[in-house]
Amino acid sequence: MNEEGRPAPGRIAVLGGGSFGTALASIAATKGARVRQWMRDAALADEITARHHNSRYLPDIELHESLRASTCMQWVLEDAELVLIAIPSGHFRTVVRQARPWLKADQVLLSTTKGIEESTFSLMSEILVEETPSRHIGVLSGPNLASELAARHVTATVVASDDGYTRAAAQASLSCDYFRVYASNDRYGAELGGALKNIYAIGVGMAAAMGMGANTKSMLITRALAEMSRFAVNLGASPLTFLGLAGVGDLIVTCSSELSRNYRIGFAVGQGVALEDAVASLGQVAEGVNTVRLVHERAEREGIYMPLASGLYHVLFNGVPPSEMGLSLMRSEHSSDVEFTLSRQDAQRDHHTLSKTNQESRS
Ligand SMILES: NC(=O)C1=CN([C@@H]2O[C@H](COP(=O)(O)OP(=O)(O)OC[C@H]3O[C@@H](n4cnc5c(N)ncnc54)[C@H](O)[C@@H]3O)[C@@H](O)[C@H]2O)C=CC1
Ligand SMILES: O=C(CO)COP(=O)(O)O
Repeated sequence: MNEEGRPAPGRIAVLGGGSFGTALASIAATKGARVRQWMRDAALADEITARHHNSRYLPDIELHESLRASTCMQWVLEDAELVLIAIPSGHFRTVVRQARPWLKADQVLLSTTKGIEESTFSLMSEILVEETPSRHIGVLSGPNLASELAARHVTATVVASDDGYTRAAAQASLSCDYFRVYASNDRYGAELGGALKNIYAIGVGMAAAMGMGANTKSMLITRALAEMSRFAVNLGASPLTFLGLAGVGDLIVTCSSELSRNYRIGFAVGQGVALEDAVASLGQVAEGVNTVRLVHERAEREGIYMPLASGLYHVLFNGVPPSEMGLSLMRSEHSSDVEFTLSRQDAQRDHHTLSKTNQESRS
């Protein structure tokens, strides 16, 4: 039972047949729920149901035997109490509209997608609010490489929602000995963290390909956190969520692991591979490629200082060599380490005062 007096969801639907949707579907099935997974590929659906494998996205993993997959959206969604949506951001709204006839006000809807919609700059839970009647909307976000989670590596995530029933339902449906689900009431911050960190994983992958070592990586990750927080605060979000699993936690894993698709895109570009070729050979979604463009444009429009994101944007889309990715950061005015203790403006003012004093003493 949870705080609304309802039992934990016993019927769960998962939209998306990729690596993360499949990993979560299998965990929920392991916990005893009836789990149905929707995907477009009929052969893959048959393979999951009959042979308990998803050979395209999680080739070495044995899935729970009770998991059923189908291309029929109605069958998957009928009487589902909790729906997990793991569809790349570029197709998220279309799939939600397809699902809408079977979505109800009392269902829990959780997005696991870490991206931003191109035409509206909406986060995925904002699309769920717009497109569905559900009163229980949340996001699942954290340091969760799908293949590690599916292989039962001890992992933690965050369910973020302002609705207590949504948080409790997600925790009851997914927590197990190797997956711990922490709660947050900052849906927007957790979701923004998940989308923004992909940008910097591309940057760190690129730096690694150029032979940069631990000093560089540590600097990039820490300054990435400063940029992400600055961007979030400008959009009205709290920076505090970035101190948790959905912020710095996810940033660390994505910037550290060769399993990250975004890191791999950056690594390939750093080795001189053209972006289109890197994306084509990945064969899976790397959300950061689109996110860096959207965030750079928004930051330019609103005057938000984001030297790493904009340096990366120019490398990916304007033919600037990867070796110049960090130059605008390295050459910019002296600045503050933690802006919430010493503001950027105050740190820069120290230098203006110093140079004025120098000029006066010379004259
Ligand atoms: N894979 C991971 O480690 C994690 C992924 N995520 C997020 O989950 C989201 C989904 O990612 P993955 O499962 O990893 O993706 P994936 O690249 O493994 O698979 C994407 C899935 O979406 C399907 N798809 C693509 N276009 C579609 C469309 N128009 N209609 C219906 N289905 C479509 C594909 O067929 C595939 O089943 C992404 O936003 C990603 O950032 C979040 C945490 C971890
Ligand atoms: O979000 C992820 C880990 O938390 C997965 O990252 P990639 O999409 O870069 O593989």
